[in-house]
Amino acid sequence: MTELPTLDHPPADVETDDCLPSYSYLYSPSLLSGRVAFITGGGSGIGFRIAEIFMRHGCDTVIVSRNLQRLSQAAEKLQVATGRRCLPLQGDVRQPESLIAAVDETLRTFSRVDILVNNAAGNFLCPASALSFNAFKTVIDIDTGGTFNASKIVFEKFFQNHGGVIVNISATLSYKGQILQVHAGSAKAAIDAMTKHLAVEWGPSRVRVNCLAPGPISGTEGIRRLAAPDVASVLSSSIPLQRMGNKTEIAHGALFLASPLASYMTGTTLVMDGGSWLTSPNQLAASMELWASKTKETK
Ligand SMILES: CC/C=C\C/C=C\C/C=C\C/C=C\C/C=C\C/C=C\C=C\C(=O)SCCNC(=O)CCNC(=O)[C@H](O)C(C)(C)COP(=O)(O)OP(=O)(O)OC[C@H]1O[C@@H](n2cnc3c(N)ncnc32)[C@H](O)[C@@H]1OP(=O)(O)O
Ligand SMILES: NC(=O)C1=CN([C@@H]2O[C@H](COP(=O)(O)OP(=O)(O)OC[C@H]3O[C@@H](n4cnc5c(N)ncnc54)[C@H](OP(=O)(O)O)[C@@H]3O)[C@@H](O)[C@H]2O)C=CC1
Repeated sequence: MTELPTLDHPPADVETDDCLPSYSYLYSPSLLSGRVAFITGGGSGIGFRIAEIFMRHGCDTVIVSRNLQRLSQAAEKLQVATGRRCLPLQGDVRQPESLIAAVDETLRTFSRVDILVNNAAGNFLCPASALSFNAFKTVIDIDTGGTFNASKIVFEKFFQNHGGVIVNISATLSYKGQILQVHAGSAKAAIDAMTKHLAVEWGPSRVRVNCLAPGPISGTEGIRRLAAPDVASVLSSSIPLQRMGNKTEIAHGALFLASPLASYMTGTTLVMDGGSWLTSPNQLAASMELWASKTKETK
């Protein structure tokens, strides 16, 4: 029998916000040929890798967030590594006017937009009792409000008449009421619900709307903010697949949902977490200690 890697073997990844030094294709390199994707939060972490993997499959991208300097550096790296175009645009997903300007600029530049990835988010550890009203609202506004704002604007400006695909990024936090996460867990659960509502309303306009819920993903701001330093070893024993995921794996999930491979999928949430939420304990005492130590660090 020929020795092959097991089918849960992760693709290569790099921990930093840099492109992969090399890439082995699993799908056709022309899977998204001629397409244009608008990716919120595409200048860092998971959003950056989604942009890279889409571009490696023939797509041009627009990456949108608040920090234009970081976006411009990211766009340069992405273009050099993939040979596709990447347009960096400043925008705050809480401010519809800034997204309207970004979508207008996208259409002026590329004359089309085929894919919207709602990836921008904000998060931190905080118990509900210590969370200010404004802190709760801020995360809801970025995650849930931002997803609605971008979806509505892209729909009205292009998808309504041409069809398109929306890939929302949520999380499994609400599935078992993750401690210290009432703000993000509520915001992401609302995104799962919004995915279904918009899939139903916009299906007749040939718009597919799906969601991807990652588990703990290495080399991300999410892990740096939410997890303990020894997270990798702790999670190895509690996750069925015995490891954290990587950004390339999540990007491959987004690529699948965005592509014609998922042509009959809409209104679903694809969980990509190695089975994590099924088995990882919701550690109340340890999480409170982690929050206290992180709070002390920032004081
Ligand atoms: C899930 C783990 C839970 C527990 C851990 C236990 C065990 C760990 C084991 C396993 C888990 C392992 C991994 C996690 C698995 C999955 C992760 C799931 C989801 C990840 C989701 C993510 O979104 S990650 C993305 C992270 N990236 C970012 O957040 C970048 C963007 N962020 C920001 O811009 C800011 O942080 C912001 C969100 C605060 C927004 O900035 P801005 O608009 O400038 O807002 P401010 O004016 O600064 O603040 C607004 C109000 O918010 C209050 N605030 C801000 N920071 C905090 C904080 N750290 N704690 C409490 N409150 C905060 C601020 O004070 C303002 O409120 P006021 O009342 O003062 O006005
Ligand atoms: N990391 C993980 O393990 C997990 C992550 N996720 C989800 O994956 C996605 C990416 O997370 P991750 O890569 O870890 O984190 P990042 O912090 O790298 O990504 C978040 C991005 O959102 C942008 N952003 C934040 N606020 C706004 C805003 N108001 N307007 C526009 N853009 C904004 C940030 O850019 P800028 O600061 O320039 O605005 C940043 O690029 C998020 O949706 C997160 O919830 C879900 C589960 C697990």
